[in-house]
Amino acid sequence: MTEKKAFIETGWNFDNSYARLPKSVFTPLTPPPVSSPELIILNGPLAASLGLNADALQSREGVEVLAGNRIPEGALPLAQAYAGHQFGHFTMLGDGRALLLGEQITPLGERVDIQLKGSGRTPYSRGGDGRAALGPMLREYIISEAMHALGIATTRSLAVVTTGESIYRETEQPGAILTRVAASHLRVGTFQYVAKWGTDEELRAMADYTLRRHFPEVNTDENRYLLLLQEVIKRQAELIAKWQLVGFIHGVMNTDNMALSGETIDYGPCAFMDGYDPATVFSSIDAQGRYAYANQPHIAAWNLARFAETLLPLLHDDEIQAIKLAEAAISGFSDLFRRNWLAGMRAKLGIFNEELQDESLIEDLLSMMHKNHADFTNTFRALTFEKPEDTILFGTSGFTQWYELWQARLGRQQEPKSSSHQLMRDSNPALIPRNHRVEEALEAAVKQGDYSVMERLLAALSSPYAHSPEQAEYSTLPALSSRPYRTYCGT
Ligand SMILES: Nc1ncnc2c1ncn2[C@@H]1O[C@H](COP(=O)(O)OP(=O)(O)OP(=O)(O)O)[C@@H](O)[C@H]1O
Ligand SMILES: [Mg+2]
Repeated sequence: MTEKKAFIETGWNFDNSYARLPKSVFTPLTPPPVSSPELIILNGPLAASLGLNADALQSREGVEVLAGNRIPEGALPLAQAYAGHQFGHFTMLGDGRALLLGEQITPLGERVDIQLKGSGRTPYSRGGDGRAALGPMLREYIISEAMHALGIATTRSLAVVTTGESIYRETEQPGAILTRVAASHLRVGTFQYVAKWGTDEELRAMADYTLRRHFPEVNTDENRYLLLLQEVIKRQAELIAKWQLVGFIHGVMNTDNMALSGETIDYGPCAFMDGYDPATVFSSIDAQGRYAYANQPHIAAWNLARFAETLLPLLHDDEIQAIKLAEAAISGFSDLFRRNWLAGMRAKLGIFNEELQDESLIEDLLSMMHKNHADFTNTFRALTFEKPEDTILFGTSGFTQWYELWQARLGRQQEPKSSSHQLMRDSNPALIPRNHRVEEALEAAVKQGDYSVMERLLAALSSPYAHSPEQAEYSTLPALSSRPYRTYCGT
């Protein structure tokens, strides 16, 4: 098949707006080829929505593209430069093991990045091998797709291929490449890089680009860079509230892992909480609990303050005035977050309107859950289905009283009980990617080459609000273990 024919059949439709940005923010490069790529999983519905033909993607030529061995016509591969605060320390980073193939223009006219993660060394690799292991790439695939199904803004996963080459972490592992689809890969760290090492014109070019790409509705006659900051803050407030409402813990909220589009990005050490404990941390390297569940909103505000700092030269000619504008915008985050979170919590409890006491009703429930280490997901599910006896809270002190207050609260609404029930069904997932289930699927895939466990898990996770009988098996809790669940970064 000629390249041209493969291109047409697959449906690649690239534009490369990032490659037209200032030269300092990226390095064009061709990925080093891998020895014998093999497709492990392909996301058919996502491919279709991108205008891509799944059969063509599965062909030898299609897989060569997903492995970086063949560059489809129209793509201009490049690695993006960025910096970032990692655990509070500023560093130069960049795509050290990823590259952007180009931007696919979808049949609906949307522009999305097609990125290969694990595609080999780049000028930003520092000491790393530029590679990724199969387990972590499948993990990103599973959890990102689960997040999407939960209704949470996220990068998507189009495919995972193995490279046919081994990589070395603590042990020998199969190398793999994930094809990631994102609204963009503009990060807080992208702006930190330009603010630190670029010119003011480059900074302005990046800010204008971000506005055009993600916030085209912003009125450019006003202080558009302030509006950019406010819009990014708004999207993060919505995103982090959604994380909190399903018990998602990102695990490595460094500024380079915060996307300006408002999508969740980088599924390295993330995990979902089982028993409710605000101090929950899964990441093996987060000894201080910087990125613990309850800290996520504070860290988001901290990261956004770093973003605001990068914009200071654009916000106002007078630095003092610029700082005032930035501070006012950042101080709005906590209120925005709280409002999103409260709205989400009300929905989880079937509440439509607002009453002043709602906050204490919610906080009282959470504090009982914390005290009794009640499972976050299953507690809300049991309340949805009027089965409080299924929760560990049932019979504990204060619960009956709380339950009566809650029922009385529902009784004070105009909406019938059936509407509350529907709202709760739509707001409380039947299942989340439980750590033990994800591990089980990865173990079968990586150790035995059996992908059926993962495929079944993915199917169940694709409709988390269906509350279907087949999903029941995925809501069982992990066996009690003396060792807490641990996750690992950058592998
Ligand atoms: N094996 C590797 N080789 C080279 N660079 C790496 C490797 N692993 C991680 N890095 C780089 O280290 C930095 C921090 O890694 P981090 O785990 O946050 O990102 P990532 O998971 O590789 O990518 P992303 O944020 O794009 O999902 C990034 O610049 C990343 O490219
Ligand atoms: Mg990262």
